[in-house]
Amino acid sequence: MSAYRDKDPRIHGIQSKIRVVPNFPKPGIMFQDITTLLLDPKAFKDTVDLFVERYKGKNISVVAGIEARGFIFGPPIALEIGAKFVPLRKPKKLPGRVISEEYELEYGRDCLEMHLGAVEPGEQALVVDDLIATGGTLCAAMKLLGSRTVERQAIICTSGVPLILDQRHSLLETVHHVNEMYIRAP
Ligand SMILES: O=P(O)(O)OC[C@H]1O[C@H](OP(=O)(O)OP(=O)(O)O)[C@H](O)[C@@H]1O
Ligand SMILES: Nc1ncnc2[nH]cnc12
Repeated sequence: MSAYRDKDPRIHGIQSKIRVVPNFPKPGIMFQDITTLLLDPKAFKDTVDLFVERYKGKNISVVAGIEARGFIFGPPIALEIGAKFVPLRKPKKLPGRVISEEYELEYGRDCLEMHLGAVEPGEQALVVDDLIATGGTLCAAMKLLGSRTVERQAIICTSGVPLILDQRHSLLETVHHVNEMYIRAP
């Protein structure tokens, strides 16, 4: 857990821009909406900068972004730290040969796919997404990367309901060597 989550003065500004929408898309879901953060260039840049500062110079060669919101935060981080960007996409979107991983969501089931050959054995990867709810999506991403024998993995969540280490997804087991950092909506 990041120590500077509470200390960095930029965190409060970022948090204040995440809109919480009750009962979307289903009753009982507190939807953490990062589109309001994107409307504020300073808060958006601060978000990217926080993660760039944390991960620059750490020998990370792959930033893997989870569709769809990892495609917003992942590319600027990848460019700044000098890594390639690898999209982890929803099914049947990637044209080449893929590996797939199914997972459960807070409101349904889904699947992530990655192009074969996008990462090489021994590369160090950073997984980028906006939020962890049950952890199912993140675990699927980690499994996709893990199966290509990526050496080190990390998580970024730019917003997040509290991290739930849910045994269903064996999150602890899957990502025991993860650095995670997340910023909660107010
Ligand atoms: O921890 P989990 O329970 O797996 O949920 C987290 C995931 O849910 C959201 O994406 P969503 O699946 O809603 O897809 P979208 O960004 O394409 O709308 C969010 O951006 C994460 O990827
Ligand atoms: N509470 C939530 N807010 C935004 N995206 C989500 N995806 C799954 N749960 C979510």
